[in-house]
Amino acid sequence: MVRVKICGITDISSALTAAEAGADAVGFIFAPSPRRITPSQACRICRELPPFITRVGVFVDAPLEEVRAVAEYCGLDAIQLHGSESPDYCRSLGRRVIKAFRVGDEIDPAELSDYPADAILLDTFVAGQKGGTGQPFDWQLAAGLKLSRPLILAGGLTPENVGRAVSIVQPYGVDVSSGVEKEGQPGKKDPDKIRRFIAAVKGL
Ligand SMILES: O=C(O)c1ccccc1N[C@@H]1O[C@H](COP(=O)(O)O)[C@@H](O)[C@H]1O
Repeated sequence: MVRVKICGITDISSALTAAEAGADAVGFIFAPSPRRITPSQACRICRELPPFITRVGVFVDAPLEEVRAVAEYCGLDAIQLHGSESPDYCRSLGRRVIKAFRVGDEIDPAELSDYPADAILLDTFVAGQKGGTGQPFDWQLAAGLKLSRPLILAGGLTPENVGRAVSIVQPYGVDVSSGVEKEGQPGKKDPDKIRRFIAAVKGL
C-alpha cells in the first residue's frame, strides 16, 4: 500500500486528524515557510502522537549541528532535506534521510541513484522556492523510473489529483503540504482535505 506523509503540521489537532485518518508520517518544517514551526512546538506535537507514526523534520541547508540537535530534542525518526545538501552532509547526519530533488523538464536517474539517502523525494522545481509550492510537475517524467531506494512523490498533490499521480508514478509514498490546507490559509490544515487525501491514496 502507498504510504502517506502529511507535511507542514503546525498544530496538535491536525497531527491527530492525520494519524486517525491513516497517515504513516507527519512532517514539521524547520525552514523559512508559512508552515515553519519551532522545535518546542514540534516536540509538544510529537509527544501527543500515537506510536507507529513516523515523525519527519524538514530542513533546507541548515547547519549539521542544528539538524542533529532538533532531531534529538524532538525525537525525529527521519530528516527530509530540501536544499543543496551534499552526500557527505547526508552521511554525517547519522539519521534516516529523505533527500528531495526538484524536477523541472527532466529527471537524471544517475543523480538520484548516487545520493546516499534512505529515500528519494521528487518535488516540483519552482525558482526561488525550496518546497511547499503547490505546483505539480509532469508525472510522466517519473513513470517507470527505477531507483534502488524508495521513491516519494510530492509537489502539488491534492485529494483530487493524487489517485491519478499514484497510478502513473507508482511511488513508495506520497507527501503533501499545501494541498490539504484551508483555502488561502498557508499553514492551516483542513481536516476534511486530510481525510480525503488519505482515503484517495489508500482507498479507505
Ligand atoms: O511545505 C513547505 O512550506 C516547505 C518549505 C520548504 C521546504 C519544503 C517544504 N515542504 C515540502 O515540499 C513538498 C511539496 O509541498 P506541496 O504539497 O506542493 O505544498 C513536500 O515534500 C513538503 O514536504
